[in-house]
Amino acid sequence: MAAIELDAVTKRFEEGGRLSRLVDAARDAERSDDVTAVRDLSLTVEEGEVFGFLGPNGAGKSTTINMLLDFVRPTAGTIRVLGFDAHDQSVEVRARTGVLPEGFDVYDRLTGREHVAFAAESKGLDDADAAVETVLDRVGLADAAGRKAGGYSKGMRQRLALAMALVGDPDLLVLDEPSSGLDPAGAKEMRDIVAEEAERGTTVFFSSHILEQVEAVCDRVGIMREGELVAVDTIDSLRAKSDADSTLSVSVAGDVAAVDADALTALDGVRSVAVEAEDDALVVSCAGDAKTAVIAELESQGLEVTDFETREASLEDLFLSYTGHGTAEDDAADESDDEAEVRA
Ligand SMILES: Nc1ncnc2c1ncn2[C@@H]1O[C@H](COP(=O)(O)OP(=O)(O)OP(=O)(O)O)[C@@H](O)[C@H]1O
Repeated sequence: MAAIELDAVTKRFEEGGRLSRLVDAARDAERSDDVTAVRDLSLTVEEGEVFGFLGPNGAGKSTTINMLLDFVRPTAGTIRVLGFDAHDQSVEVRARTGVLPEGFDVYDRLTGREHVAFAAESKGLDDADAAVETVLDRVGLADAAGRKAGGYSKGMRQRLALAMALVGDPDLLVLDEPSSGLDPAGAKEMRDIVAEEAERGTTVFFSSHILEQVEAVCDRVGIMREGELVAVDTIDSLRAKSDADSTLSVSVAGDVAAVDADALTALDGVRSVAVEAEDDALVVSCAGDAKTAVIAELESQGLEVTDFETREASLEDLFLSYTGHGTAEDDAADESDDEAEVRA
């Protein structure tokens, strides 16, 4: 049985008031200010799979997750979770699903233990007390469990959210940006817990815009872009299929400024050529199989290649090649650097 099945799912958020909707209904038109957050999404996640759901900000990840949990109703299409209809049988779905929602915040006055006990209660667990202590221990909060969560650090809050998701050994874990706010050690712990869950046979569906996070634990990933699923596969296969560029750095003897860069750019698979005159070097961005042609062209221009180095497409490049966007971290860094670089 598939753990998650989305069939031709679309979600359109309708802007404007009821009156404008009526007017539009009369016109039978989609309003230009409506937002189609998810468009015609079909996706199957098998039981026991760890599935990474990727995409830049606003790609439709949270909306999809919210539809799985029946917090948001699709405009069209059908959704089954753990064999149940996501809407008609949402009680069954929620009883078997652990959720770490995006932007989770704690109740300041409740202790960590009270938070998890609340989650255990809402799942109707028989031996709730023991289950609560077990998960608090698993996420490393046993010692802080009696403290008010208002005093928790961001990382502790995120672990608490994870404990609430894990309590009762759910069949499906849905984690929306689980590593946000975590330092590298915390992010690693999160990955370890996901790996442990996978080991127990739990299906894990988690969204992220951090490819490294996803690569470390996921069997497959799906990449969303502007509401559409643009790729679904293992990261290795995505890498093989992508047109993300490798970078070739070539050092030459002689006058690098004399290089006919246009002739290089005209080669199949070459994206860009940068001449670094000071270092007598060239940096060529190209498809993996275009490197030999680049070297041959330089030699035919009478330049002696003294050294070259290649860098394979990074996960970042891979993400960019499918989404046309940088990651959120990048965007934030760009903003803070005040660099008005516009990504194509
Ligand atoms: N309740 C809502 N009303 C109107 N528009 C919405 C609503 N929720 C989401 N959207 C829009 O739907 C699109 C997809 O948003 P969504 O939150 O699903 O993206 P996301 O991939 O989870 O992004 P992020 O990584 O920033 O969390 C965005 O354009 C967003 O503004």
